[in-house]
Amino acid sequence: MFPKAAAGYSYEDCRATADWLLAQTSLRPLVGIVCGSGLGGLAEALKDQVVFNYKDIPNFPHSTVNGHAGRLVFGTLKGKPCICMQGRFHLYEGYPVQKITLPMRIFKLLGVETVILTNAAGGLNQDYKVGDIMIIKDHINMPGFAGNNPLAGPNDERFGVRFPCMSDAYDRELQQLAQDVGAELGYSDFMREGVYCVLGGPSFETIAECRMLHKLGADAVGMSTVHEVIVARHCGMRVFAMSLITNQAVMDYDSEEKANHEEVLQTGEQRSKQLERLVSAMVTRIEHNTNYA
Ligand SMILES: O=P(O)(O)O[C@@H]1C[C@H](O)[C@@H](CO)O1
Ligand SMILES: Nc1nc2[nH]cnc2c(=O)[nH]1
Repeated sequence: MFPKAAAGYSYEDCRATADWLLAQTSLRPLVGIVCGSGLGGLAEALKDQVVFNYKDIPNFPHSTVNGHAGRLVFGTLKGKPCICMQGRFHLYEGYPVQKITLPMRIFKLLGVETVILTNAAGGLNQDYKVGDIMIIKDHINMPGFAGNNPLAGPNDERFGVRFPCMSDAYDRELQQLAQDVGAELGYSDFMREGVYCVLGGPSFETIAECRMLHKLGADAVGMSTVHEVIVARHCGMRVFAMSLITNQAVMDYDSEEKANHEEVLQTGEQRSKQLERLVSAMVTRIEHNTNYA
């Protein structure tokens, strides 16, 4: 029923990739960061970097999208050991959803306890402006409605249970921390919280689709993150995620606006410093079980 390509990687495959990475560096990351489109600059803040190109990592998919460099960066943020994906994988690149989410299981096996995910998204909420940062409080998994869930297929209990809960997917303490840190940095005017809806892409939405998604309760729409969140939660990591609203979803037939990737990358560049400061400040204040000092 599940062809090999769609069944993803076994526990042993994931272990082999994690062990390969662990053998190359003495750094033991507690925080895993995923950079969305045009947000790869987040990795620049890491000190004492050890960098791997995805193409050199056993079992790792390759990045094919402009704005996703395809590098895995180990390093420290104010002394805290981190790992950062400078570029992620998407359904529309042709990868099975199980392959897109492989890095989350690698994070877990490397010892990561907290995952921070970022993405670029279109704003559906009419109060949102381009450049707003939306703390994700919940998601709508559209591909999941059609059975395209990263946990479909045989379940390996060494990662997690067959039927994981998702009503607590987004850690509430971390959401509060983001609000607090954002307020301290003076970002409150452009910080929001809302519901992110994932679609398969790569085509952007029609006007009718945007209207429908908004009616369904989505504040922002994108093509990523949710699959990673599901896998990260399945294996017990804490999750925080945020969207940079890079463009307004087109909701009106009189509008001349057209969603495009160039605008997405441009907005990412404009907000990258603030996102970097927000993530750095959060990372330094997240408490972990392990004493890394
Ligand atoms: O990786 P993310 O979700 O940030 O990338 C978004 C969705 C598409 O890959 C791309 C569209 O511009 O940006
Ligand atoms: N699906 C989708 N993904 C995006 N990523 C950045 N902007 C958008 C958008 O408007 N729609």
